[in-house]
Amino acid sequence: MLTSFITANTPRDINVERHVDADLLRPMTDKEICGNLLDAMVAGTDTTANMLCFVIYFLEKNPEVKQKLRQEFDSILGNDLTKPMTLKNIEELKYCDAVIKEVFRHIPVAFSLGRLSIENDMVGGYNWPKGTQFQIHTSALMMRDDYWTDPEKFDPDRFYKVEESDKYLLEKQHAKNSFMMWGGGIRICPGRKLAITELKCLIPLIYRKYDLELRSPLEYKSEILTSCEKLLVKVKPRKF
Ligand code: HEM
Repeated sequence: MLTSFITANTPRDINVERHVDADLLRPMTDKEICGNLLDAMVAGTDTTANMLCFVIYFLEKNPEVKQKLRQEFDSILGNDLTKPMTLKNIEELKYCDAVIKEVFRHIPVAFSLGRLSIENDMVGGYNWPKGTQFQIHTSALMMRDDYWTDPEKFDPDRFYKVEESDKYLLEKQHAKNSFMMWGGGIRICPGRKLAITELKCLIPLIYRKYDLELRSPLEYKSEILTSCEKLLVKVKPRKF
């Protein structure tokens, strides 16, 4: 990341895409590089780390989901635990994707999105002057029973092969606007691919080799992010 910041818009830049805005065609200043690194560390560490804790909690509470996930790992990644995963493997882990999404729907690490209006606008039937700060409570959207089938239920199938069944018809129609794990528009999370890749490497790394056992209830709190306060687990070699 540091290399790409330092080389951006210099002869060493490997990125062929160019911004049209002339101000962005210059190399980054040291201050901008530091700011962006700090952004990535702050926004990119706790989010993914807490997400992993919540995934572990839900997998331990839902053994049938864990079993289905392990079946996916075994069929795509095989039995050789020393073989490195490839990018293609990661892309193929579709059920793992669905598990991550369903965990996020239940305990979203980023539970609201902030926006500041730049012009007068009408939202929800009210006129709002420009400069109004809006907070979009996405965690509430993800639990509405007019957008989600049986929303309290933990079932990754609502994100998995939905086109093949009508069980999750509501999700099929509404997920685009009622599931915003990464936000949206110009401020969409720039670390989303990294985060999903990290999670889809870490989860199989743990669950292909180890059995976990919950040793405490999950404790978490929501401030700027939702973070795991306590989750004790016992880790043992996997019993096949
Ligand atoms: C599971 C992990 C993650 C989740 C759920 C997540 C979610 C989000 C969300 C919802 C936003 C707000 C987007 C919006 O306002 O539309 C955001 C912004 C951001 N995220 Fe992530 N993120 C994750 C991981 C990461 C990682 C790994 C990085 C960087 C390495 C990162 C860097 C950022 C930055 C810099 C912003 C601010 C973008 C801006 O305001 O222009 N995030 N993220």
